[in-house]
Amino acid sequence: MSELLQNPPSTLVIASRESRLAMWQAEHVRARLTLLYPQCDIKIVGMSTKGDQILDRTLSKVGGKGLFVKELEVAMAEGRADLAVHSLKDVPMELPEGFALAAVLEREDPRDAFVSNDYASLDELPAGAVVGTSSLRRQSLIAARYPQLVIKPLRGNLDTRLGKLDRGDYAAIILAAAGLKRLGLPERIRALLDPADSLPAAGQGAMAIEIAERNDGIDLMALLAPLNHEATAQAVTAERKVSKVFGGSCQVPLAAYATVADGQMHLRAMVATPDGVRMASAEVRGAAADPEALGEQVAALLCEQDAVGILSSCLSEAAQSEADARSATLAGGPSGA
Ligand SMILES: NCc1[nH]cc(CCC(=O)O)c1CC(=O)O
Repeated sequence: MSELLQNPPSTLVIASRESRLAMWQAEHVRARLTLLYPQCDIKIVGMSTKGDQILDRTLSKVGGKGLFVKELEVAMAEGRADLAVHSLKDVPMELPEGFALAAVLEREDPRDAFVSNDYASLDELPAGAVVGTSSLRRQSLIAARYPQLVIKPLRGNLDTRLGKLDRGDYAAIILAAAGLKRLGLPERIRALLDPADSLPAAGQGAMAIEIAERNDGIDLMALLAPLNHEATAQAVTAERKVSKVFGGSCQVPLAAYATVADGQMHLRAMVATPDGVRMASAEVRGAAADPEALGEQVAALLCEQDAVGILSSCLSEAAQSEADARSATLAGGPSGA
């Protein structure tokens, strides 16, 4: 474990999104920092991001991951906050100049969870049953294994999504197990999807603390170092490297999941088309101390299976559906609003 910072500041402000999960995560970081630095007064400021406000379109269409972190970065740049707590899955692969991840916390359950009031698992769903998810990764994995099911978009924070399930809009929904566990809702999980069937997204289940460069002499990197969990940090570095190689967006179905034991990493990754028809998957094992190299190796194996061709067909499909939507609007067709 890293050493404690000897001269911590007297106050710290944590920026967080306002969803219940985000607030739980910020509160968790505050509690852990308070144990380490009891003399430091730590506040949480909640803020709404574009990702929270735009709920009528899928994220892949409105610009993706950065939408959940931008406002928090602005607060740090303006000195209104010292650190931001994120779900790592929502953090872009490349941070803007002047920002850094100071710590990655020990990972919660990284698996996807099957949530339903009427069915115990994906296998039990009847043909034509509607499954809610807006993740292209989850969509393509379900379409590949259960072509008889209907996938319908599902956005909003966890409580919103569960509300839509309970209202009867879906027979089942897929959520990250980590979020449900953190919110004290583990009983909503009817089944956990095996990573072999539903390979998790890069960073799923891990929390990260982001900081901005500063020149007031306060070493936040050192202050936060004791919260960093080395094995998780190595795993997510490899996963995020895979994502970065393929453009780092959430506009393509991409999964990357690493486990680390005794200094050895096992990294699996997958890219697919949204309909699950074309899929490339690969795995590598090696020293956890060199996570980026493992990420590059697995990406190279995916490329041997035409990952680039698979992904470019996704991107042209996305562009085509946007063009279709625009021309429908121009032609006076039914407006999406
Ligand atoms: N994309 C939204 C998001 N970002 C992080 C989590 C869950 C918690 C986590 O993965 O750490 C979720 C919800 C979900 O995917 O169901």
